[in-house]
Amino acid sequence: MTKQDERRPMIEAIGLSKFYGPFAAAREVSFKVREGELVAFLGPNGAGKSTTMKMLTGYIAPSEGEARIAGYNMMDDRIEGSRHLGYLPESGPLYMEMTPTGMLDFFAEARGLTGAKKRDRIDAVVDICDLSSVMYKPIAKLSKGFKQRVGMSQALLHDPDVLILDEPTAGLDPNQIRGVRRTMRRLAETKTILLSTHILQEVEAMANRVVVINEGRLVYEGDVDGLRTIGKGDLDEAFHSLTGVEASKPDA
Ligand SMILES: Nc1ncnc2c1ncn2[C@@H]1O[C@H](COP(=O)(O)OP(=O)(O)OP(=O)(O)O)[C@@H](O)[C@H]1O
Repeated sequence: MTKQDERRPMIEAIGLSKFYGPFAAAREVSFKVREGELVAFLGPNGAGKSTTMKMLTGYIAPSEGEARIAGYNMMDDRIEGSRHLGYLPESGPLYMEMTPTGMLDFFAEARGLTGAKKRDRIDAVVDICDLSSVMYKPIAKLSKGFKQRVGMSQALLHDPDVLILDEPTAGLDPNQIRGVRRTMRRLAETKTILLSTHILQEVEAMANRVVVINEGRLVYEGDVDGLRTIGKGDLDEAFHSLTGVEASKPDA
């Protein structure tokens, strides 16, 4: 525990809020992900996971608070921070008419990679994401699982040490989920990862730590065992008691 606390924070949400008019999509959300951790970001639909992740990546500006990646403030030093960051948005920016080969080549050049360095990085992400069998098929024709892995490969091209993955297994069948999880486990060996999900088994299977958000507010941060204790041994129960109707309306 003490040892873990000494590791460098690579993802920091510091009092992050996002208001849309009077509605708070996120309210004073604070947590840290330290070097080498894989943290699951849990919450029901509409809890504010994507909003928080978009603020962490610098994709949207917080109304209040600060997001830091590898120590860089994502509003003031976004370019430096982005060098460390790979982001897989919920509905990834995939170019459906392109093939994975064409898309990776395009993004590698956009990132300033050329020659042998470009080839090496493309080979590396194709290997990590297991894409070799689909490299020449249009992305539109690929299964959802492969589409997710193509999205992931793009986020990995510049070899970032921090990954923010927004529901990478959403809508996949069990076999596809296995494939994406295998990829994430490989990545977790060398990278710091924040992964949003509402699949509780994902938390048990992968995460060192869990952050739970409900109605824009952080309601739990700690290890999986601590979460299970809240549910008297049952993660489903814990999730329900933290995020169910009773959790937000104590008088109901
Ligand atoms: N641009 C926007 N304008 C107004 N409201 C928004 C906007 N973006 C998000 N919201 C609202 O903020 C809340 C949080 O949305 P968000 O997408 O962050 O939730 P989420 O936890 O990622 O949910 P899901 O699991 O369904 O993706 C929702 O009520 C959503 O409708």
